[in-house]
Amino acid sequence: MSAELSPIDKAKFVAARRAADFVEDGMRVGLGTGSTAAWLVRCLGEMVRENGLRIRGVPTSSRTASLARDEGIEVITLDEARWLDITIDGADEFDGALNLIKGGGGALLQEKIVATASDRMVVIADAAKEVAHLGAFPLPVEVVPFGWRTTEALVAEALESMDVMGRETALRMNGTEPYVTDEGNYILDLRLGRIGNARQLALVLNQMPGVVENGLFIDICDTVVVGHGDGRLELRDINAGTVTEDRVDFADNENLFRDLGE
Ligand SMILES: O=C(CO)[C@H](O)[C@H](O)COP(=O)(O)O
Repeated sequence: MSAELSPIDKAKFVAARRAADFVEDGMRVGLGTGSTAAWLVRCLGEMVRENGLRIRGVPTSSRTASLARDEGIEVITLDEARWLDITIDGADEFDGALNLIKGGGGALLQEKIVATASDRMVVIADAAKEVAHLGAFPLPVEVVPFGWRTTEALVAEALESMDVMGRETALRMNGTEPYVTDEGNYILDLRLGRIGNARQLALVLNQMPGVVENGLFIDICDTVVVGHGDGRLELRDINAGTVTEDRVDFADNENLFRDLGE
């Protein structure tokens, strides 16, 4: 059955399957958004249904909330949980220091709030997400709709003095309308090519009126699980400074591929 998955989907599954093992009975778990995080939610759902795992999940988007409920995972709000044991989420890019670009799926604001409120943040990613320098993936910046053109102009002006390769900005669209986040905001995608100083850029962006949050996750991620299409994976832990190799056996997980049409 696993032959139906593309190599990239297999790699995402491998990372998600291994990261699910970090989740223990009784934990409050931040549930990320995106296709890799969806695998994680399916893995956890199976552990809930088949192994009696008791967890409470805090989803980072309405999409993830709906999938988690469908999978039989108890869903609570961050205000109910207050603090989380672990958050597991995907990423658009990660570098050697485990700094990230997130928000390709438009959920960066809730994702950053949830990850920051967690003892541990684990990123699950296929190997193609690893970069030497952040910035090839357009950096999402969530802005309030009021005066967004002015905010975009301010962002563009600020980029002039930043160490970046490109400076193009674009309002994310959903067909002919602006894309609207779960919090009712818009997203500007910044095509920067290469970000010289991600920490500085994140601070500058967040100081601007109209900017709600940016997709740079600096010093938030503790562990990245990098999956490969052949079942191999690496666990990179920034605190321990370790890289551990492991693998996931597809034959042990065939039941998880049943609902591929989703
Ligand atoms: O940040 C995100 C959503 O806002 C996602 O984690 C990111 O876009 C990766 O998505 P995928 O797992 O589908 O590649």
